Amino acid sequence: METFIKMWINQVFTALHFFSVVEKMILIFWYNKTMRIKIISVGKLKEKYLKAGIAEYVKRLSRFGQVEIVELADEKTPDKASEKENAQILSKEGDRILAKLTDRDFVFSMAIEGKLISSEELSTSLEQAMQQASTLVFIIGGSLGLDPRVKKRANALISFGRITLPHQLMRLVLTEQIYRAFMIREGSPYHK
Ligand SMILES: C[S@@+](CC[C@H](N)C(=O)[O-])C[C@H]1O[C@@H](n2cnc3c(N)ncnc32)[C@H](O)[C@@H]1O
Repeated sequence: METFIKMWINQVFTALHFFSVVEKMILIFWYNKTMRIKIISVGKLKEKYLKAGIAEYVKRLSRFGQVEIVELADEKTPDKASEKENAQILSKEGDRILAKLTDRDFVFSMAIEGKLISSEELSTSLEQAMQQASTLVFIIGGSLGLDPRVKKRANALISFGRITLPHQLMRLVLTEQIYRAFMIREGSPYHK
């Protein structure tokens, strides 16, 4: 009798494990079909070594959804531009960014002065964002940063520290951090 109960419990646990694996597979499949990760970046990506790194993380990320990088033209910034000129440049770049957004997007704007977050907190933010929207948009500004309207539109204004990263390098850091956030969510040993 005892052996029978043990076998029965064993079978129940095996079935539960099987269903949780199937559930995970269905969820991953569903996210793949529906989730969109869009990175909007102002300025051209020129460096070969950065292109290779970004391509690698975009490839890895494609398991979690459709990844799209939208590269927008930046404005020429004269060395001794006045505040007014800088504001005009930011506004033109801001128009281009805002034209790429829809009301349904969940927008993360990247800004040095934004909220400082850890990789774990980014993972939690992504999780919450995915419950609200099927398109997550991350925005990286140009050499002058982001237009105030783009910061205002953001659902989250995020900082990776008070250091200034060049926009090209920021693209690589961001793609890695998004990938890491998904790995944290999966409980993967990638994140230690
Ligand atoms: C060269 S930085 C712009 C610097 C500009 N003076 C400013 O204060 O925003 C280009 C873009 O990279 C992103 N970025 C750079 N460093 C960052 C950081 N530490 N945290 C978050 N975003 C950052 C921002 O989107 C920024 O607009």
